[in-house]
Amino acid sequence: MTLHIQKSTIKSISEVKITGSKSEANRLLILQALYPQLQIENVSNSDDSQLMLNALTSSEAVIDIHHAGTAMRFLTAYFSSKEGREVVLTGSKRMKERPIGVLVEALRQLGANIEYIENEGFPPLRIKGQRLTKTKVTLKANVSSQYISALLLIAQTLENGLELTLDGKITSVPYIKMTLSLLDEIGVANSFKGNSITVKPISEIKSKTIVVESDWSSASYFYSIVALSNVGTKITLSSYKKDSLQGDSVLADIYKLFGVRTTFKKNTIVLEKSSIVNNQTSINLDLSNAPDIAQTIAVTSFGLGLKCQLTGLHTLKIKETDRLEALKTELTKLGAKIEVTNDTLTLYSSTSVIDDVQIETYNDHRMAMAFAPLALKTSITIKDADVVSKSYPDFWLDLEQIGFNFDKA
Ligand SMILES: O=C(O)C1=C[C@@H](OP(=O)(O)O)[C@@H](O)[C@H](O)C1
Ligand SMILES: C=C(OP(=O)(O)O)C(=O)O
Repeated sequence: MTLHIQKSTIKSISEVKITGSKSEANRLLILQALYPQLQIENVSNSDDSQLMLNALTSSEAVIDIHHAGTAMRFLTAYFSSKEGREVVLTGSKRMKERPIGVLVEALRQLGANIEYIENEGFPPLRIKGQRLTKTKVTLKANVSSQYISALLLIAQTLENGLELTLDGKITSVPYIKMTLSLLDEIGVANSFKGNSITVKPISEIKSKTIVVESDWSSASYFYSIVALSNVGTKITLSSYKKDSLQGDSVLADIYKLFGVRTTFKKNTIVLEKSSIVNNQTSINLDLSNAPDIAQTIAVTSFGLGLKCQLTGLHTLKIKETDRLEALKTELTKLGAKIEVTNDTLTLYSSTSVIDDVQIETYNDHRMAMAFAPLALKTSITIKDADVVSKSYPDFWLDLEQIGFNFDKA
């Protein structure tokens, strides 16, 4: 579906209920498969969580997880430890280009039987589930934190638990902490000190219900919308909490730079455009702890005509698309002056946005959602707009509800 968004003005006050965090949900679904007495509420309705659930309940020999990175990584560890089960784990064309060698190597150190079916280091994988007998693993920590979370999610099922040594600068740290916090919640003892993580074994857990907080990465698009709106515009989002497990909750601080104030009220956050941003302001951020909001921040900066320098972006090249190249190509079409390296993005301040540009989304939900808020400045067309379902299937409905105007092409 190609979506043409007319130049829109949103309601001055609106409310949106956002689906559960896909990161929390995909961890909890693995834990629930291991401990069925675990109940989960507010599970994400994202494709990635649906794919995870289907994979965990499937008895098929071949499981296709499409574009879902966490599902690919977490299920590789899960099936490796499922004694007697043999599966082929595969995914989309892009998934076959997203590296998994660091995780496969770590699981092999624990005793797993995994073979590459096409290219060494990449999905698809043939996994023959085994009792994993070893306890200690060293792995590279600077490529993707998902490899570490994948190991941690099965760690407490291993006879002697797990001792991980992380090599190199640890990336996307809040996602590792999220995994450990969820293990805490089900009663698994663990510690994370310096470059070492220890998880103690456990055989059973008590019955427990965990409520998934709504997705902060999805909230980022509303932060951008409020930032690009008139002073006084308010959007209330639910259900959120102050002590979030999600690293992307740093948005509440970051968007102060764009004149957006966040107020926590009961289980909601109220975003309010409280001040005009001086166009001399320059946004300088290291996003190695919050890579998924890089696209949103780059586009907000562009929409406000601000200079922006983002660092710590090395993981963006191996996500749903090469997000650095995609941002450069699409922002350039809109009139931006932008430079990218392997791990940085520099956007120079600009004064205008070119009208009626068609944005390519490269099978990346976050390209579609990050560019949509620019409709507050100019009309814009989003190609393959249904990609949003990877994390946020109701995105366009929610935008319509707050006042965006669409012509479906
Ligand atoms: O563990 C998770 O739920 C995630 C970890 C991050 O990946 P990297 O660790 O590869 O940066 C993030 O980008 C992804 O959307 C979700
Ligand atoms: C990178 C992402 O997801 P994944 O790695 O799980 O495909 C994302 O949602 O931005």
